[in-house]
Amino acid sequence: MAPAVLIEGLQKRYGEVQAVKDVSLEIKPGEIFGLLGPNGAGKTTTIRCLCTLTLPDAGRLEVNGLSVIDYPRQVRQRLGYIAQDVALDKVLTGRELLELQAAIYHLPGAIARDRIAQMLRLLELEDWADKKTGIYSGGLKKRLDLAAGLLHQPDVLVLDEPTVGLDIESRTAVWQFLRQLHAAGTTILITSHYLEEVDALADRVAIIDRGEVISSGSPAELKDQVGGERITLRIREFTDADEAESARALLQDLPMVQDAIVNSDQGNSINLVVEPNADALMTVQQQLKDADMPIFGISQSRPSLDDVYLAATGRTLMDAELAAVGQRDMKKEAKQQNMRR
Ligand SMILES: Nc1ncnc2c1ncn2[C@@H]1O[C@H](COP(=O)(O)OP(=O)(O)OP(=O)(O)O)[C@@H](O)[C@H]1O
Repeated sequence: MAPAVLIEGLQKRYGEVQAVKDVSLEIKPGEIFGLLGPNGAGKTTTIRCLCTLTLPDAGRLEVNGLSVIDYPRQVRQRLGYIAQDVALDKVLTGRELLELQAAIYHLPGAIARDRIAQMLRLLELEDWADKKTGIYSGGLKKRLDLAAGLLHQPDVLVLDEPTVGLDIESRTAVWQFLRQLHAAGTTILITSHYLEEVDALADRVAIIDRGEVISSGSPAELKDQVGGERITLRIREFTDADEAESARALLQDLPMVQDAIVNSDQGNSINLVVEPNADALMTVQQQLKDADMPIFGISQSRPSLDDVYLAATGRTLMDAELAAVGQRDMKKEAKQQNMRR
């Protein structure tokens, strides 16, 4: 059986910017696949190439075995694309917008009416269907956008940052809906820079950084590869740097401690990487007690996807996001230039 999505050696440049350097991934039918990376990593460019909205410079792109470059029309029939920015026509009602979408996909009248009714029900939009979208909240807009993207019953649904800017309630509603679609067999490709989103939803994930896939696998596999467990502790509510450093040095000497750092951004807390299965928590507590050091708080956790990112790139996703904020937004500038034309 052909993969639902195949991307091999994708490259795309915008002028000086190499937006996608080398992206390859394969998504099995029925999978939820997460593309995780900081702003500017190349996620949107990758999926715009896949969804026939941008021509790649190089690479092979297929949906259900069909070449995206050679058969763009057929591919569009099989894909549903939910873009990052929801741009709805404010004067139309939700139902009118869905009717417009149905016409774009040439759905016959009776089928269109049935599907629209079904989508409005599924996404709990019935009470809003005949109101102008100008008054919709962000969560409602996103739900309407999902309905529009699903109207032609695509095999593969592609979502770019589906919950960015949504409140927790709307985010949970979107997640629940995606899980229902997954259970019904739809293949889903989702981009996100929210670690917890990808962790909660995706069967498999590719982490993308500066236009390249740097790691891929199931969230559990990726975390296992990084290895170790994490212990985070604080000596006091407000620990000074010297005291934190002496505690760190003391703990670093324990045989099961693989790494120990003082995190000055987090109130001089101490972060340890310890061997899994070791009785680390007890040993750490005992070591500090023997040295007459107090413990304000201590917790143990498995590695997160952020640890995977950190191990692969040497920086956390949060740091990468902050670095991206400081850079010029070429995409926005290009959009603004196009609008002026
Ligand atoms: N149309 C464009 N013109 C110029 N540069 C662009 C264009 N689109 C994207 N870029 C640049 O390509 C790089 C990758 O952008 P892309 O949008 O693919 O990243 P992303 O991971 O999706 O980030 P975001 O979450 O911010 O959308 C960025 O440096 C971006 O500024």
